[in-house]
Amino acid sequence: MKLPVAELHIHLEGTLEPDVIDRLAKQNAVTLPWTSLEHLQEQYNFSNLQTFLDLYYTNLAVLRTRGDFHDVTIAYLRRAHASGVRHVELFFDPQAHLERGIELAEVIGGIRSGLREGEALFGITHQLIACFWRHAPAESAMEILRLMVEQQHEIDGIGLDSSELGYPPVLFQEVFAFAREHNLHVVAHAGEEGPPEYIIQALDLLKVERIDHGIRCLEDDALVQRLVTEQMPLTVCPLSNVRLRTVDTMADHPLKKMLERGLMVSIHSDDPAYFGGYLDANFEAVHQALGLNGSERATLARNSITSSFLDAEAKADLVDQVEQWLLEANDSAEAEL
Ligand code: HPA
Ligand SMILES: [Zn+2]
Repeated sequence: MKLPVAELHIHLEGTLEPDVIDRLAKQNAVTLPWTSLEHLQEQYNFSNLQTFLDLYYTNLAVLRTRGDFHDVTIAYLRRAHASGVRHVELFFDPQAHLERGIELAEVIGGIRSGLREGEALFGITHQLIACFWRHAPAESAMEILRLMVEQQHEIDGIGLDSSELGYPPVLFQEVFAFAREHNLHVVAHAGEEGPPEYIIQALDLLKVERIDHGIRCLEDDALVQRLVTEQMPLTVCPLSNVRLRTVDTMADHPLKKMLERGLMVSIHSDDPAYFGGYLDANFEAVHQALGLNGSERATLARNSITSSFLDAEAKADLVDQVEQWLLEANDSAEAEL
């Protein structure tokens, strides 16, 4: 039995593998700056968040039709299923598609039909979260969010992503208030490259239910205490942190320290096609560098389920399955991750 987990920090556009980018570019007659698949593959060296985002925004131009969004969603779910994912809360960047003239109905319709088919095929339940760009004006986010609400597009929540430094959460206070008034879930990337103050703003001003990344909370003891007391979920992405150089090496990753301090951390894959692997690869990389016993793996899995937006019954059912996995793991040295 695979360790059952909930994937809560995954950007659909970050699941575009280089060969898929190459194929879709040809199929949709989209011209990218890369002369070949090999040339594209040479671009995957990042020195910070921005250098990654530049490549990610360039490549996502290959997504043109409802069918493309459907197909990449299914391809992701197939891979997620193989790594034990039982529930996904999928991010997408509406502005990245609207600015290229693709309609919201095509984007959201395609992703939703992919999610539904994926649930039928693999039994993975799902929610969909529209992430707004912090590098774009809050008015743009507000305009799109209003459209989503008025036209009743099927989204379950909103998030905040893209370049962090210089774009504090306070800029998006009204957008998040509007989302909460319309019963949407609210999450935000904070404390990836940005300072602890951005995490505090996301909590106090945006009133988020989860912090995406959040690893820089460790620089502020009072904030750590607060996050522990509130059991505020932090969706940490170890391979992403190393590839974007927010930590030097996996051996320096603070994940274990965060667990030991009692933070509600879980691990996720962020942009797996760019950072060297899906959820199973993140578990494996952390295990190789820091060592993770069965009980720590089970805690990470349990935390991912507790931190999700599933209802209490679905959470209890998945947590039971984690306990079952742990019993089997204790009986066998070869329990699957
Ligand atoms: O890791 C990330 N951080 C911020 N924005 C993003 N958009 C995709 N991935 C990321
Ligand atoms: Zn992210």
